[in-house]
Parts: sequence; C-alpha cells; structure tokens
Amino acid sequence: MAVAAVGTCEVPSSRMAITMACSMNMCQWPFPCKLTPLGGARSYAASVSEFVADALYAGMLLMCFHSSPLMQLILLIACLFIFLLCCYTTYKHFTRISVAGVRGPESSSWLLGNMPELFGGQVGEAEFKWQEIYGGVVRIKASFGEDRLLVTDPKALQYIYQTSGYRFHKQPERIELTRMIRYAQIIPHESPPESMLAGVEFYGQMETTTRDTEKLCFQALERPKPRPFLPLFFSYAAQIGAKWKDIIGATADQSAVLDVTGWASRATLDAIGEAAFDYRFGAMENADNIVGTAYSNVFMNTFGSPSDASLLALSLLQYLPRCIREFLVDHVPSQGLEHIRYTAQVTTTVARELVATKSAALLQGKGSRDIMSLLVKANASENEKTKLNEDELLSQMRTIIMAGHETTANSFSWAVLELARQPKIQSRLRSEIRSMERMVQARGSYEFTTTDIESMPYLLAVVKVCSSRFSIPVQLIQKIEIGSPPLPSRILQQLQAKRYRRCPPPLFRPLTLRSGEVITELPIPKGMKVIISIAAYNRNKAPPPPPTPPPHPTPPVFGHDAHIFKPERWLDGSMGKPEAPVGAYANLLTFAGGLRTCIGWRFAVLELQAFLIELVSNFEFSLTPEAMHIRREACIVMCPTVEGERGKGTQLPLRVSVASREYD
Ligand code: HEM
Repeated sequence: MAVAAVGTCEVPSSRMAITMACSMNMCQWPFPCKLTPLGGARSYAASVSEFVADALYAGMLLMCFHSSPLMQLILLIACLFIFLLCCYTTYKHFTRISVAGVRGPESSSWLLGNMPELFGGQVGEAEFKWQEIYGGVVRIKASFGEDRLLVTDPKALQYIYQTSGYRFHKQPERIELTRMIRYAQIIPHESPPESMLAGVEFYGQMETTTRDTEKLCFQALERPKPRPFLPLFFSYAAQIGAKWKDIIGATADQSAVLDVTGWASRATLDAIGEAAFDYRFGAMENADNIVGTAYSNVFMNTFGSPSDASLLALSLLQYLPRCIREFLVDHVPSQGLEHIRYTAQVTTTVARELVATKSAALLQGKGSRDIMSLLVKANASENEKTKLNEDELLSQMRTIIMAGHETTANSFSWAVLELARQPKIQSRLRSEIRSMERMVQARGSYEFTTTDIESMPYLLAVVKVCSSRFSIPVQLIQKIEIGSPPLPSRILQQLQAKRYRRCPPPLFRPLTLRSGEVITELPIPKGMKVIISIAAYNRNKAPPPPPTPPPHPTPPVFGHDAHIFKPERWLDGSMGKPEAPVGAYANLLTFAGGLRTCIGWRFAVLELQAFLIELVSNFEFSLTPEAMHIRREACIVMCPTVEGERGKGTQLPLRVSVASREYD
C-alpha cells in the first residue's frame, strides 16, 4: 500500500507506480475512486499517498540534515501530525457518503469542470446526452473538481421536491443573482451568519418567510371569481391580433415576418401588470415604454452564453463571505449585471408609485383584491407576524413581474414555433378551436369559459407537449442539500409526529455505478449540490423498472419516443398513471414541484391557452429561413435566438398571415 512504503528510499518510485497505475485505470484500491483536481482517473489513494509521501520524505530529509535533537524532535512531531491528519482525512473520506461511484462524463478542465458544456450549449443538449448514457442520476464536475449530481430520476426528484423539500435550498451563488431581482433591499436589515452553509440556512429561512408572502400572492392568483383572468388574457391576445392584422393588411402578399417573442413579451407584461397589480404598463400601445424596454433581453444579456470567465467568477462567489459576494454582484461593471440592476431600479420606481396609490386607496376604504393590494394590506397589518416591510413588498413585485412575464411569453413563442414546424398539428388545433367557437356562438356568447377550454382535448395536449414538455421555459434549477432544515416549529412538530427520518432517496430506475454495482437508492450527502434538469426530466425515456407484472404494469416516464413532438401522447392513453408523479402539471417538471411549485402555474397555463386560441384561430404561422436556425438559448429562461444573430438578442421571426375561414 502507498502509505506502507513511506519511509524507505523506494517512496518516490512506489508513489509514482501507484499514480501511474491509477492514471491508467489499473488502480486496485478497493474503495471507489475519485477524480483528483488535476483530472484523469487518478484515485484518492494516489493523491493521499503522494501528499503523505512528499511530506514525510521532506521531513525525514530535513531530520537527517539537522543535528539538533530538539529540531529533530519537532520535525518528528510534525511528521507524526501530518501522518495522523492524513489518516483522519482518509478515514473521513471513506466513511462519509460519497458520490464518487456515480457515473458521469469526464471533464477536460479542473477549473471549470463540465459547466461550459452545461451552460454554454443550447438548452438540453448536454443533459439529454448524459441522461441517455448514464441514467437518471449523473455525477458531473463543477469548478475545482467539485462533484454535483444532475438528477432526472422521477423518484429522486420526488424526494428532493416533496419528501425532503425542506432540506434543499437555492445555492449561494445563484441566490446572489436572484437577490438582484428580489432581495436587494432586504438583506441589510438582517444579520446573517457568515459561514457558507450557515449562509445558506439564513437564505433558507428567508426563503421560508418569502414562501409565506408568496402564499398571499398565490391566493390572489388562484381566486378565479373576483378577478376573472380569462377575459383579460383574451383581450391582450386580441390586441396582438389587431396589431398584426394592421401590419399584414399593409403588405402586398398579405403576410408579414413578425417577431412573435417580442409581441408576446409586450402582451404578457401588460397582462401580468393588470392581473397582479391592477396597473397598466402600456407595453402594447408603446413599444418603447420604460418597463418593457428595461426587461427586453434581460435574461439573454445577463445569463446567456456565459464566457468561461463568468462561469469561473460565478463558482468563486460561493467561497467568498456574503458581504463581498454582495458587493461584487452589486458593483462589478459588467454589461449583463448592469442590465439587471437597471431593471430592478425601474421596477422599484414603479412599485413605489404603486404602493403609494394602493396605500391611499386602502386608507379611503377602497382596497382592491389584486396581489399588490393584498400585500399593501399585509404591510399595514397590526400583527407583527404577518406584517411586511416596504422592501419586501417591492421585492415581491419585482419577482412576480420577472417570474410571470418572460416565462409565459417564451412558452407561447416555443409553442407557435412548433406549430409552424408541424402544419398538420397547427390545422388540427385550428379546427378544434373553430368548432368550439361555433358552439360558443351557438349559445349566444363570444367568450370562451374555462369549461370550454377544459373540453378541448387537442388544445390541452398541445399546451402540454409544446410549451411544457418539449420546449420548457426554465431549463434547470440548482439546489443544495443543507442538512437540518431551518423550519418553523409548527412544521417541525408535524414532521416529528410523522417520525420524519432521513432516508436515502429511492430511484425509479436502478442506477449502475462505475464499479458495475447496481443500486436502487442513492444517499445524497449534506452539502451536495444537485442540478435538477427540467429539460431532461420532461423528455425522460426511462422504461418501467423491472419486474412490471400485469395487470398493473408501471408505465415508463415519457416512453422510448420521448424526443418526438407528439400531442397524441396525451390522447391515446399511452401516458398511463405515473408511478412517481413529480410536477404540479401533467407530471411535468416545467413548473417545479412539491414545496417549490411555481405559484403562477395555473395563471400561466390559462394565459397560454387563451393566447393560442385567439391567435391560432386567426393566423397561420409558417417558418422563415431564419426560423430554421433557431437556438434554444440557455439563459435561465429558455429564449429563442437566431444562429449567427445572437447579438440581436431574443427573437422569433415567423411568417404570419391571416388564416382563411373559407372551409369553416
Ligand atoms: C410558463 C410559465 C412559467 C413557468 C415555466 C414557471 C416556472 C417556474 C419554476 C420552475 C419555478 C421554481 C423555481 C425554483 O424552484 O427555483 C417558479 C417559481 C416561481 N414562479 Fe413561475 N413559472 C411560470 C409562470 C409564472 C407566473 C405567470 C407567475 C406569477 C404570476 C410566476 C411566479 C412564480 C414565483 C413568484 C416563483 C417563486 C420564485 C422564487 O422562489 O424565487 N410564475 N416558476
């Protein structure tokens, strides 16, 4: 063994032999091998033996050269100390839960790991490939040789989102970026702990508090009666339609190339403003309005096509104390960060105006029931527990605008792109919409109700497949296992009553380790960062786990043809009842799941349905030469860009013409 050879003149050659054996994958060390920072398949054994051998060898040489007995004693103690320290770290290494045995891609860079592949390519490119080769849990490398788990296994995701949702929080470096949108003004009021993990717990607490505020927003979004959103969505879709008809009417061939994403973005900004805050941003009337302009391309500029330097900078953030992290994110001169800071400033100004107006209305007893009015009411509450401070109010507004407008706009754009690529699906959808229109008109109305929409199976299937499974707006979510969660005592009591234990997450599909061993449960160590790939889960082909005896065989996740765009999947009964349901909507992870489910998911789905009904009924979409080269740009929200024209930002140029009603 490496350590046994220490102390003889054979040390260097024995060490070299072990290192060579390891680098040639010949290492006979009985424990799972870990990639060392320098890359290549060198084992942990080699690294430790190399370090111990170097240290002891140097110590012994020094001892030989020093004649003073005191110096020799000190060196002996130092050598002993190093030896014991190495024994301890080796013991810890092999007794703590390790993910080193999980298979994953090699990384060519110790500095950046697999991050450039994950974030530099188009959405899903890397994850689809890794999922196909390695299965539902993949070990990938982050910067400085750090292991991360990329998870797409449904049962492991159930564990992360549902069973142990409180243990998984946002990562510090990602939180910094979220803070730009949401927390910027709240943090100075708190005095959080300094350590990295404690910092995460602090944010965890903040996340828990914020989720309480979100509940309030959720109530406002989920109440269908006081603010009926459907007519509002139809009216904004109709506004787009009217503008398009004007543009098309002025062309010689009665068709025009239009940037569908740009139009959808303006309409969804106005819709969220009116629905959530009872506020008119006026983006549809004025393309140059200040809020719309501030938000335009913000995701693309801030997160799109990250350079190696920015990936490295983002990784380094996690090792810095919180105050330095914040200072850097708030002040570093970078085009992307400056854009997002500007967006936050603009929204804060509008939010302040809004708070003043709503507070005045509340004082006069004219309080409305939109989200902002509910939040302002909570702000004015006598009850210290439910009281919100003004900063939190403003941050909620920023979050809702950011989370609730670009996501839906992009979702709609991807749906329309797929329809342009698949004219048969587009006409079948149009026929269903028009036949429902006739039924609505037959009862003397012009407005679709939610019940009408619910009885349009093809539309429901298209929304599920186009904009949720196939072209997901949010690519991935990163979480960190924080160990004991900072829970409110009420929830802790509930968990204790249920004898809450920490069990390893089970796996839907058994996982083959590097050693060839097959496991059905995978322990996730404390501090481990997991990456939940929404894109890859939504196209998970995993077959049912064996054995699946009749009469109730377990259905696969999305089947062997998961990469094929096929709305019929939801109509022919092939989806079955999922064995491990994960997300809130159609067993998809598009809107996350469990404790972290998007608060606006019903709102978003309804808005998408209304936009599709109105615009597909009236217009025909076809591909342009540029639309043949659309990139699925990975910038938190998946944005469309044109290959070779990424400098122009988000765009989806499609040919739009008025759909004929001749054969109706
Ligand atoms: C197609 C549209 C949408 C998609 C795909 C989507 C997706 C998501 C996802 C995946 C998350 C979880 C993020 C995480 O765990 O870190 C989330 C959170 C959230 N969503 Fe949505 N969402 C959409 C529309 C909306 C709308 C319309 C609203 C508001 C009206 C909204 C408000 C929120 C909020 C407030 C959060 C929590 C943000 C946070 O914790 O930082 N979303 N959404």
